[in-house]
Amino acid sequence: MSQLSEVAANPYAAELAAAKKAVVLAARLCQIVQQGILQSDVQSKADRTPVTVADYGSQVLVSLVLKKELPSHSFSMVAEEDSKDLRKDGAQEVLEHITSLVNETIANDGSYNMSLSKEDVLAAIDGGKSEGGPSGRHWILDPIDGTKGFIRGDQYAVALGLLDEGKVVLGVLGCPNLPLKSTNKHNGGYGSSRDQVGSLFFATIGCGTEVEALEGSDPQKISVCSINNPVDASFFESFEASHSKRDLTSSIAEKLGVQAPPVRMDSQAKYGALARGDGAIFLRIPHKGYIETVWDHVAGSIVVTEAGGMVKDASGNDLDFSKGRYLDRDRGIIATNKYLMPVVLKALQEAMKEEQ
Ligand SMILES: Nc1ncnc2c1ncn2[C@@H]1O[C@H](COP(=O)(O)O)[C@@H](OP(=O)(O)O)[C@H]1O
Ligand SMILES: [Mg+2]
Ligand SMILES: [Mg+2]
Ligand SMILES: [Mg+2]
Repeated sequence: MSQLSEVAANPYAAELAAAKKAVVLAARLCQIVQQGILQSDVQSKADRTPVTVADYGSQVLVSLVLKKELPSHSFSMVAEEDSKDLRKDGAQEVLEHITSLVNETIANDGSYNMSLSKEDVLAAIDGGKSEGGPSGRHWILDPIDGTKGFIRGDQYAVALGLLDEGKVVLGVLGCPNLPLKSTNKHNGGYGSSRDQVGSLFFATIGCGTEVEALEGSDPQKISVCSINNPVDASFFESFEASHSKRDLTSSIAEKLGVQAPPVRMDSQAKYGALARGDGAIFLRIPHKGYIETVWDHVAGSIVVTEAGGMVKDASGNDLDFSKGRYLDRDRGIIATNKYLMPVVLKALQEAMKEEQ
Protein backbone atom coordinates (compact mmCIF):
# COMPACT_ATOMS: atom_id res chain seq x y z
CA MET A 1 0.00 0.00 0.00
CA SER A 2 1.38 3.44 -0.83
CA GLN A 3 1.82 5.96 1.93
CA LEU A 4 -0.93 8.11 0.43
CA SER A 5 -3.56 5.37 0.48
CA GLU A 6 -2.54 4.44 4.03
CA VAL A 7 -3.23 8.02 5.09
CA ALA A 8 -6.59 7.89 3.31
CA ALA A 9 -7.50 4.62 5.08
CA ASN A 10 -6.54 5.85 8.53
CA PRO A 11 -7.29 9.50 9.25
CA TYR A 12 -5.14 9.26 12.40
CA ALA A 13 -2.12 7.69 10.70
CA ALA A 14 0.26 10.52 11.64
CA GLU A 15 -0.94 10.51 15.26
CA LEU A 16 -0.62 6.72 15.43
CA ALA A 17 2.96 6.79 14.12
CA ALA A 18 3.89 9.47 16.67
CA ALA A 19 2.14 7.63 19.51
CA LYS A 20 3.90 4.35 18.69
CA LYS A 21 7.28 6.08 18.57
CA ALA A 22 6.57 7.80 21.91
CA VAL A 23 5.50 4.59 23.64
CA VAL A 24 8.44 2.56 22.31
CA LEU A 25 10.97 5.15 23.50
CA ALA A 26 9.28 5.46 26.91
CA ALA A 27 9.18 1.68 27.27
CA ARG A 28 12.92 1.53 26.61
CA LEU A 29 13.56 3.85 29.55
CA CYS A 30 11.25 1.75 31.73
CA GLN A 31 13.05 -1.46 30.81
CA ILE A 32 16.41 0.00 31.81
CA VAL A 33 15.03 1.14 35.17
CA GLN A 34 13.21 -2.15 35.84
CA GLN A 35 16.42 -4.07 35.19
CA GLY A 36 18.29 -2.20 37.89
CA ILE A 37 15.59 -0.99 40.23
CA LEU A 38 16.72 0.32 43.61
CA GLN A 39 14.48 1.09 46.54
CA SER A 40 15.54 4.74 46.34
CA ASP A 41 14.05 4.96 42.88
CA VAL A 42 10.57 4.51 44.34
CA GLN A 43 8.67 7.38 45.93
CA SER A 44 5.27 7.55 47.51
CA LYS A 45 2.72 10.11 46.28
CA ALA A 46 0.27 11.96 48.51
CA ASP A 47 -2.32 9.25 47.77
CA ARG A 48 0.27 6.70 48.99
CA THR A 49 0.56 4.99 45.60
CA PRO A 50 4.12 4.39 44.39
CA VAL A 51 5.82 6.33 41.62
CA THR A 52 9.27 5.63 40.23
CA VAL A 53 11.85 7.58 38.26
CA ALA A 54 10.57 5.56 35.29
CA ASP A 55 6.98 6.84 35.66
CA TYR A 56 8.35 10.40 35.42
CA GLY A 57 10.90 9.60 32.70
CA SER A 58 8.28 7.85 30.59
CA GLN A 59 5.93 10.83 30.87
CA VAL A 60 8.72 13.22 29.81
CA LEU A 61 9.61 11.13 26.74
CA VAL A 62 6.02 10.70 25.56
CA SER A 63 5.34 14.40 25.91
CA LEU A 64 8.56 15.24 24.07
CA VAL A 65 8.09 12.80 21.17
CA LEU A 66 4.45 13.82 20.56
CA LYS A 67 5.46 17.48 20.37
CA LYS A 68 8.44 16.77 18.10
CA GLU A 69 6.56 14.46 15.74
CA LEU A 70 3.37 16.54 15.49
CA PRO A 71 4.68 20.11 15.56
CA SER A 72 1.67 21.63 13.81
CA HIS A 73 -0.88 20.13 16.23
CA SER A 74 -2.10 21.91 19.32
CA PHE A 75 -0.98 19.90 22.34
CA SER A 76 -3.15 18.87 25.27
CA MET A 77 -2.31 15.90 27.47
CA VAL A 78 -4.04 14.35 30.45
CA ALA A 79 -1.37 12.33 32.24
CA GLU A 80 -1.07 10.67 35.62
CA GLU A 81 2.07 12.27 37.05
CA ASP A 82 2.85 15.87 37.98
CA SER A 83 6.05 17.62 39.10
CA LYS A 84 4.91 18.68 42.58
CA ASP A 85 6.97 16.15 44.55
CA LEU A 86 10.02 16.71 42.33
CA ARG A 87 9.99 20.44 43.11
CA LYS A 88 10.23 19.79 46.87
CA ASP A 89 13.43 20.21 48.89
CA GLY A 90 15.39 16.99 48.83
CA ALA A 91 14.13 15.85 45.43
CA GLN A 92 17.11 17.27 43.51
CA GLU A 93 18.93 13.97 43.32
CA VAL A 94 15.89 12.12 41.99
CA LEU A 95 15.28 14.90 39.45
CA GLU A 96 18.90 14.68 38.30
CA HIS A 97 18.55 10.92 37.93
CA ILE A 98 15.38 11.29 35.83
CA THR A 99 17.05 13.95 33.67
CA SER A 100 20.06 11.77 32.95
CA LEU A 101 17.87 8.74 32.23
CA VAL A 102 15.80 10.76 29.74
CA ASN A 103 18.90 12.22 28.06
CA GLU A 104 20.59 8.81 27.81
CA THR A 105 17.48 7.29 26.24
CA ILE A 106 17.26 10.12 23.69
CA ALA A 107 20.98 9.84 22.88
CA ASN A 108 20.86 6.04 22.47
CA ASP A 109 17.86 6.31 20.17
CA GLY A 110 19.54 8.91 17.98
CA SER A 111 16.34 10.42 16.49
CA TYR A 112 16.69 13.76 18.27
CA ASN A 113 19.80 15.80 18.76
CA MET A 114 18.94 17.44 22.05
CA SER A 115 19.58 17.41 25.77
CA LEU A 116 17.04 18.38 28.42
CA SER A 117 17.74 20.45 31.51
CA LYS A 118 16.09 19.72 34.86
CA GLU A 119 13.68 22.59 34.20
CA ASP A 120 12.81 21.10 30.78
CA VAL A 121 12.05 17.80 32.53
CA LEU A 122 9.74 19.45 35.07
CA ALA A 123 7.98 21.38 32.30
CA ALA A 124 7.55 18.23 30.18
CA ILE A 125 5.99 16.40 33.14
CA ASP A 126 3.60 19.28 33.67
CA GLY A 127 2.61 19.07 30.00
CA GLY A 128 0.24 16.39 31.27
CA LYS A 129 -1.90 18.72 33.38
CA SER A 130 -4.78 19.09 30.93
CA GLU A 131 -8.30 18.49 32.22
CA GLY A 132 -9.35 16.72 28.99
CA GLY A 133 -13.08 16.87 28.38
CA PRO A 134 -15.61 16.57 25.56
CA SER A 135 -14.21 19.04 23.02
CA GLY A 136 -10.98 19.11 21.05
CA ARG A 137 -8.19 16.57 21.05
CA HIS A 138 -6.47 15.30 24.18
CA TRP A 139 -3.72 12.77 24.59
CA ILE A 140 -4.34 10.50 27.59
CA LEU A 141 -1.23 8.97 29.15
CA ASP A 142 -0.45 6.48 31.86
CA PRO A 143 3.38 6.59 31.73
CA ILE A 144 3.56 3.33 33.69
CA ASP A 145 0.33 1.53 34.35
CA GLY A 146 0.82 -1.15 36.98
CA THR A 147 3.61 0.61 38.89
CA LYS A 148 3.30 -2.04 41.61
CA GLY A 149 3.85 -4.77 39.01
CA PHE A 150 6.76 -2.78 37.57
CA ILE A 151 8.45 -2.62 40.99
CA ARG A 152 7.82 -6.35 41.55
CA GLY A 153 9.39 -7.16 38.17
CA ASP A 154 6.05 -8.24 36.69
CA GLN A 155 3.73 -6.86 34.02
CA TYR A 156 3.25 -3.14 33.35
CA ALA A 157 2.25 -1.02 30.37
CA VAL A 158 2.95 2.36 28.84
CA ALA A 159 -0.58 3.35 27.84
CA LEU A 160 -1.29 6.23 25.45
CA GLY A 161 -4.61 7.12 23.86
CA LEU A 162 -6.15 10.00 21.95
CA LEU A 163 -9.57 11.52 22.60
CA ASP A 164 -11.18 13.49 19.78
CA GLU A 165 -14.40 15.32 20.65
CA GLY A 166 -14.84 13.05 23.68
CA LYS A 167 -14.34 9.79 21.77
CA VAL A 168 -11.34 7.50 21.97
CA VAL A 169 -9.92 7.34 18.44
CA LEU A 170 -6.54 5.75 19.00
CA GLY A 171 -4.72 3.68 21.60
CA VAL A 172 -1.21 2.29 21.97
CA LEU A 173 -0.18 -0.15 24.71
CA GLY A 174 3.47 -0.98 25.18
CA CYS A 175 3.86 -4.10 27.33
CA PRO A 176 7.60 -4.82 27.72
CA ASN A 177 7.16 -8.04 29.73
CA LEU A 178 4.30 -9.57 27.76
CA PRO A 179 5.33 -12.36 25.35
CA LEU A 180 4.56 -11.56 21.72
CA LYS A 181 3.12 -14.98 21.12
CA SER A 182 -0.54 -15.30 22.00
CA THR A 183 -1.72 -18.31 23.96
CA ASN A 184 -4.72 -18.36 21.60
CA LYS A 185 -4.12 -20.50 18.51
CA HIS A 186 -5.95 -18.12 16.16
CA ASN A 187 -3.77 -15.15 17.02
CA GLY A 188 -0.60 -17.05 17.84
CA GLY A 189 2.61 -17.92 16.02
CA TYR A 190 3.84 -14.53 14.86
CA GLY A 191 6.50 -15.38 12.29
CA SER A 192 9.77 -16.51 13.82
CA SER A 193 9.36 -14.53 17.02
CA ARG A 194 7.98 -17.37 19.12
CA ASP A 195 9.79 -16.65 22.36
CA GLN A 196 10.07 -12.91 21.96
CA VAL A 197 9.02 -10.82 24.95
CA GLY A 198 7.61 -7.31 24.55
CA SER A 199 4.31 -6.57 22.81
CA LEU A 200 3.11 -3.32 21.27
CA PHE A 201 -0.67 -3.23 20.75
CA PHE A 202 -2.23 -0.43 18.73
CA ALA A 203 -5.69 0.43 17.48
CA THR A 204 -7.29 3.26 15.57
CA ILE A 205 -11.01 3.75 15.29
CA GLY A 206 -12.48 1.77 12.42
CA CYS A 207 -9.13 0.18 11.53
CA GLY A 208 -8.91 -2.80 13.91
CA THR A 209 -6.24 -3.75 16.43
CA GLU A 210 -2.75 -4.94 15.64
CA VAL A 211 0.23 -6.14 17.62
CA GLU A 212 3.92 -6.13 16.84
CA ALA A 213 7.12 -6.73 18.77
CA LEU A 214 8.07 -3.79 20.96
CA GLU A 215 11.45 -3.94 19.22
CA GLY A 216 9.68 -3.83 15.83
CA SER A 217 8.27 -6.58 13.58
CA ASP A 218 5.52 -6.96 10.99
CA PRO A 219 2.21 -6.00 12.59
CA GLN A 220 -0.47 -8.70 12.91
CA LYS A 221 -4.22 -8.10 13.14
CA ILE A 222 -5.71 -9.62 16.27
CA SER A 223 -9.19 -10.38 17.51
CA VAL A 224 -10.84 -11.35 20.76
CA CYS A 225 -11.75 -15.02 21.31
CA SER A 226 -15.05 -16.35 20.02
CA ILE A 227 -15.97 -18.40 23.10
CA ASN A 228 -19.71 -18.22 23.69
CA ASN A 229 -20.09 -20.67 26.56
CA PRO A 230 -18.83 -19.18 29.85
CA VAL A 231 -17.87 -22.67 31.04
CA ASP A 232 -14.99 -22.51 28.53
CA ALA A 233 -14.01 -18.97 29.48
CA SER A 234 -11.10 -17.81 31.61
CA PHE A 235 -10.90 -14.40 33.16
CA PHE A 236 -8.33 -11.77 34.02
CA GLU A 237 -8.25 -9.66 37.15
CA SER A 238 -5.77 -7.40 38.93
CA PHE A 239 -2.79 -8.96 40.62
CA GLU A 240 -3.32 -6.51 43.50
CA ALA A 241 -6.24 -7.63 45.66
CA SER A 242 -6.88 -4.01 46.74
CA HIS A 243 -7.61 -2.97 43.12
CA SER A 244 -10.58 -5.25 42.43
CA LYS A 245 -13.04 -7.09 44.67
CA ARG A 246 -12.12 -10.76 44.53
CA ASP A 247 -15.20 -11.93 46.44
CA LEU A 248 -17.36 -10.42 43.69
CA THR A 249 -15.28 -11.70 40.78
CA SER A 250 -15.29 -15.22 42.24
CA SER A 251 -19.03 -15.12 42.81
CA ILE A 252 -19.51 -13.98 39.18
CA ALA A 253 -17.22 -16.77 37.97
CA GLU A 254 -19.25 -19.27 40.00
CA LYS A 255 -22.55 -18.02 38.59
CA LEU A 256 -21.15 -18.36 35.06
CA GLY A 257 -19.72 -21.81 35.68
CA VAL A 258 -16.20 -20.62 34.79
CA GLN A 259 -13.85 -23.54 35.51
CA ALA A 260 -10.41 -22.01 35.04
CA PRO A 261 -8.80 -20.09 37.92
CA PRO A 262 -8.48 -16.32 37.36
CA VAL A 263 -5.39 -15.06 35.57
CA ARG A 264 -4.00 -12.29 37.76
CA MET A 265 -1.96 -9.69 35.93
CA ASP A 266 -0.98 -6.07 36.53
CA SER A 267 -1.84 -3.17 34.25
CA GLN A 268 -3.63 -2.74 30.93
CA ALA A 269 -1.56 -5.64 29.61
CA LYS A 270 -4.80 -7.44 30.56
CA TYR A 271 -6.70 -5.53 27.85
CA GLY A 272 -3.97 -6.39 25.32
CA ALA A 273 -3.99 -10.07 26.26
CA LEU A 274 -7.80 -10.12 26.07
CA ALA A 275 -7.74 -8.42 22.65
CA ARG A 276 -5.77 -11.36 21.21
CA GLY A 277 -7.86 -14.00 22.93
CA ASP A 278 -5.42 -15.09 25.66
CA GLY A 279 -8.43 -15.00 27.96
CA ALA A 280 -12.15 -14.33 27.51
CA ILE A 281 -13.24 -11.94 30.27
CA PHE A 282 -11.63 -9.05 32.19
CA LEU A 283 -13.42 -7.99 35.35
CA ARG A 284 -12.48 -4.95 37.41
CA ILE A 285 -14.65 -4.12 40.40
CA PRO A 286 -12.98 -1.52 42.62
CA HIS A 287 -13.79 -1.20 46.30
CA LYS A 288 -16.44 1.38 47.23
CA GLY A 289 -15.29 4.98 47.02
CA TYR A 290 -12.56 4.42 44.42
CA ILE A 291 -13.00 6.56 41.32
CA GLU A 292 -11.29 5.31 38.17
CA THR A 293 -9.01 7.63 36.19
CA VAL A 294 -9.24 7.88 32.40
CA TRP A 295 -5.60 6.94 31.78
CA ASP A 296 -6.17 3.52 33.35
CA HIS A 297 -8.62 2.52 30.58
CA VAL A 298 -8.50 4.71 27.45
CA ALA A 299 -5.80 2.86 25.49
CA GLY A 300 -6.85 -0.58 26.72
CA SER A 301 -10.51 -0.09 25.88
CA ILE A 302 -9.97 0.80 22.21
CA VAL A 303 -7.44 -2.03 21.84
CA VAL A 304 -10.26 -4.39 22.92
CA THR A 305 -13.17 -2.80 21.02
CA GLU A 306 -11.23 -2.60 17.75
CA ALA A 307 -10.36 -6.28 18.19
CA GLY A 308 -14.09 -7.00 18.12
CA GLY A 309 -14.64 -6.96 21.89
CA MET A 310 -16.84 -4.87 24.14
CA VAL A 311 -16.03 -2.77 27.23
CA LYS A 312 -18.90 -1.75 29.50
CA ASP A 313 -19.56 -0.48 33.00
CA ALA A 314 -21.72 -2.29 35.56
CA SER A 315 -24.88 -0.75 34.07
CA GLY A 316 -24.02 -1.98 30.60
CA ASN A 317 -23.06 1.50 29.37
CA ASP A 318 -20.01 2.40 27.32
CA LEU A 319 -17.24 4.06 29.33
CA ASP A 320 -17.47 7.84 29.08
CA PHE A 321 -13.99 9.35 28.85
CA SER A 322 -15.24 12.86 28.12
CA LYS A 323 -15.77 14.01 31.70
CA GLY A 324 -12.23 15.09 32.52
CA ARG A 325 -9.51 13.25 34.41
CA TYR A 326 -11.88 10.80 36.06
CA LEU A 327 -14.13 8.19 34.59
CA ASP A 328 -17.74 8.99 35.25
CA ARG A 329 -19.18 5.50 35.45
CA ASP A 330 -21.04 2.99 37.48
CA ARG A 331 -18.90 0.71 39.67
CA GLY A 332 -17.19 -2.05 37.78
CA ILE A 333 -15.78 -2.59 34.31
CA ILE A 334 -16.29 -5.65 32.11
CA ALA A 335 -14.32 -6.35 28.94
CA THR A 336 -15.20 -9.43 26.92
CA ASN A 337 -16.54 -10.54 23.55
CA LYS A 338 -20.04 -9.80 22.26
CA TYR A 339 -21.33 -13.31 23.02
CA LEU A 340 -20.33 -13.32 26.66
CA MET A 341 -21.09 -9.66 27.51
CA PRO A 342 -24.83 -10.12 28.20
CA VAL A 343 -24.32 -13.08 30.54
CA VAL A 344 -21.34 -11.57 32.35
CA LEU A 345 -23.23 -8.31 32.81
CA LYS A 346 -26.23 -10.14 34.23
CA ALA A 347 -24.04 -12.13 36.64
CA LEU A 348 -22.23 -8.95 37.74
CA GLN A 349 -25.50 -7.15 38.41
CA GLU A 350 -26.86 -10.12 40.39
CA ALA A 351 -23.66 -10.43 42.42
CA MET A 352 -23.73 -6.71 43.22
CA LYS A 353 -27.36 -6.90 44.33
CA GLU A 354 -26.64 -9.87 46.61
CA GLU A 355 -23.74 -7.97 48.14
CA GLN A 356 -25.97 -5.09 49.33
N1 LIG B 1 -7.46 1.00 45.60
C1 LIG B 1 -7.49 0.94 44.28
N2 LIG B 1 -8.56 0.43 43.65
C2 LIG B 1 -8.60 0.34 42.32
N3 LIG B 1 -7.59 0.77 41.53
C3 LIG B 1 -6.51 1.29 42.09
C4 LIG B 1 -6.39 1.40 43.50
N4 LIG B 1 -5.20 1.95 43.76
C5 LIG B 1 -4.61 2.18 42.58
N5 LIG B 1 -5.40 1.80 41.57
C6 LIG B 1 -5.18 1.91 40.13
O1 LIG B 1 -4.97 0.61 39.57
C7 LIG B 1 -4.01 0.76 38.55
C8 LIG B 1 -3.34 -0.55 38.26
O2 LIG B 1 -4.30 -1.46 37.84
P1 LIG B 1 -4.04 -3.01 37.88
O3 LIG B 1 -4.51 -3.51 39.18
O4 LIG B 1 -4.88 -3.46 36.74
O5 LIG B 1 -2.58 -3.23 37.67
C9 LIG B 1 -3.09 1.81 39.08
O6 LIG B 1 -2.44 2.40 38.01
P2 LIG B 1 -0.91 2.91 38.19
O7 LIG B 1 -0.08 1.72 38.44
O8 LIG B 1 -0.70 3.57 36.88
O9 LIG B 1 -0.91 3.89 39.32
C10 LIG B 1 -4.01 2.77 39.82
O10 LIG B 1 -4.44 3.83 39.03
MG1 LIG C 1 -0.03 5.45 39.87
MG1 LIG D 1 -2.57 3.22 35.88
MG1 LIG E 1 0.64 4.92 36.27
